[in-house]
Amino acid sequence: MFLRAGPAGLFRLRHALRPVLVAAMSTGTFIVSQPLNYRGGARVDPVDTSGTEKAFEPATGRVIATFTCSGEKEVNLAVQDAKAAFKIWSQKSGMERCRILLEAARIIRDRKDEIATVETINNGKSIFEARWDIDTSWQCLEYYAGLAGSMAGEHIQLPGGSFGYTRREPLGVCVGIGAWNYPFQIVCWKSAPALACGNAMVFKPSPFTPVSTLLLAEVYTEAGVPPGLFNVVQGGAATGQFLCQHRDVAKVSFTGSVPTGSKIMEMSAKGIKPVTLELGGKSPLIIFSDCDMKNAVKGALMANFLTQGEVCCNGTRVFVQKEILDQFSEEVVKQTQRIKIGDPLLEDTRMGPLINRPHLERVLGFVKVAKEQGAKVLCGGDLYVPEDPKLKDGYYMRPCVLTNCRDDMTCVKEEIFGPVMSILSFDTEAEVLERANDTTFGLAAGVFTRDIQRAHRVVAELQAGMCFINNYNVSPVELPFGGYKKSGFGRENGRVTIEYYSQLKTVCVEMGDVESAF
Ligand SMILES: NC(=O)c1ccc[n+]([C@@H]2O[C@H](COP(=O)([O-])OP(=O)(O)OC[C@H]3O[C@@H](n4cnc5c(N)ncnc54)[C@H](O)[C@@H]3O)[C@@H](O)[C@H]2O)c1
Ligand SMILES: O=CCc1c[nH]c2ccc(O)cc12
Repeated sequence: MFLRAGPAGLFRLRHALRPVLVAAMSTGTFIVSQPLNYRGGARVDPVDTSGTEKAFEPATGRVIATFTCSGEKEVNLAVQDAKAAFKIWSQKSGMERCRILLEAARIIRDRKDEIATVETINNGKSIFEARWDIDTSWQCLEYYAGLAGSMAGEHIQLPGGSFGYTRREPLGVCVGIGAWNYPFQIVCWKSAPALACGNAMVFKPSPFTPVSTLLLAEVYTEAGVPPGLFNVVQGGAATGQFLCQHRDVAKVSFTGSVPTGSKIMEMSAKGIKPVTLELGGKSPLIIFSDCDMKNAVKGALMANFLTQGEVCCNGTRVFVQKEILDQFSEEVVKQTQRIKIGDPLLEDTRMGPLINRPHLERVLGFVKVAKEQGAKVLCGGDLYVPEDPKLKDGYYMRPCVLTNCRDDMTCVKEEIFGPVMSILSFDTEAEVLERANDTTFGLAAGVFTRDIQRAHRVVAELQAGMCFINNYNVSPVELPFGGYKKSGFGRENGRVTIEYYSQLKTVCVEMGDVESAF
């Protein structure tokens, strides 16, 4: 990648230079000047356009890249290249694919600091968290590399020596469309199982975070995937539509909002394409009075304030049993006020800026409406301007804790996707279950209690695809992740995802004569 770091000018990022360069990449210096599409194993400029976009550094409000959104011709070329590479890749054995994916995982591990730095600059999350994200990413590649070698069908004995067998085959060219909150992880969560199963992929990142996906494309090439197997097209809705409607695309995996997910499903329905939808949420976190208070408070912060609260599975409706409401709220506020906000590349920062100005204003608007509807702000919920002058145009706010919340308030019903926790009180288990499930979303849920029977009884009743007991927002790649209800369907991570990127062929073998009805 070409990037400009400070007054020293233009650098070409090479292995030997990387540690030096990572140190030189401070907030306010990074510029991307290489093409952001990737096709045929190299960065390319698109051959046509559906508009242009700017990508920002949320910490400073600076433009870090101006890029062309791909038009229909460019999308066609990317799919064509993927189709050609699929022919080669799908013929490889599982173990051959495994070795290449393991090599890609190793490269990501080696380049962790550099990738995390780029992620922080383009997304705004703290470098501390971005390093966790990159660890999850290489672990995802390792996990699916391991599964690639063990994919197999079944042999089924039939009468008279005849038999059948099944083959687990790839789908072909898969499309991945990503959101901006976990740019590098999302592309790994989609591409690793897709490639492990023998598919090719064309990926479109969010136009807000176009940069880090290119690093993964380069890693795959360096690791030895055939040119064209993993391609990147940049753009917004128009580019996404060209991809979803393409006749040679076999599957679409989408991460984003419910309204866009619904459009993706419609387009996929027209082409009878299988689709995975990872959509939004408004998840409940239930704190019973018998919980370990210290862990419950830590859990509530983990459930609300990672990545500036821009996390789909956040437990933003925090139901607290009446007896401990005051103690819990007081402790949560104390811990929330200690969160260090500021330059996301500094080691001790724990909350960076939100993704962009309109989103920041939208989140602050939710806090305003919450107050108008009777919620009480216990802390935060206002703009934050860091002292460092280079950060004055960044998109910072103080993390917010709201109390006196009711189930009918906007802040309790709608996904805010920002650092805003709503505290609600409850009396009984039956009551809280009914209220927790009273939502059209169903992505995640959590419960804190020392009563083991209650913990399992409660999660069995919760209508959510990802449930946590005595923790929140941990995401090991071994565990399937995905939603109930309007939060989507299909799963990412875990063994089951192999089924979403492959199809089963049944072969029936006759060993005797044909018994004809005619
Ligand atoms: N469940 C999950 O795993 C998960 C993870 C991260 C984010 N999310 C959700 O994503 C949302 C935030 O992300 P966002 O603002 O990027 O969502 P979004 O729906 O606006 O955009 C997501 C992606 O879809 C593309 N897109 C937009 N319109 C399209 C169209 N008509 N056809 C094809 N592609 C189109 C966008 O360019 C982007 O790449 C939140 O609701 C959040 O909960 C869900
Ligand atoms: O915002 C997304 C949160 C998330 C956490 N773990 C996973 C795993 C797979 C996903 O698609 C999303 C997530």
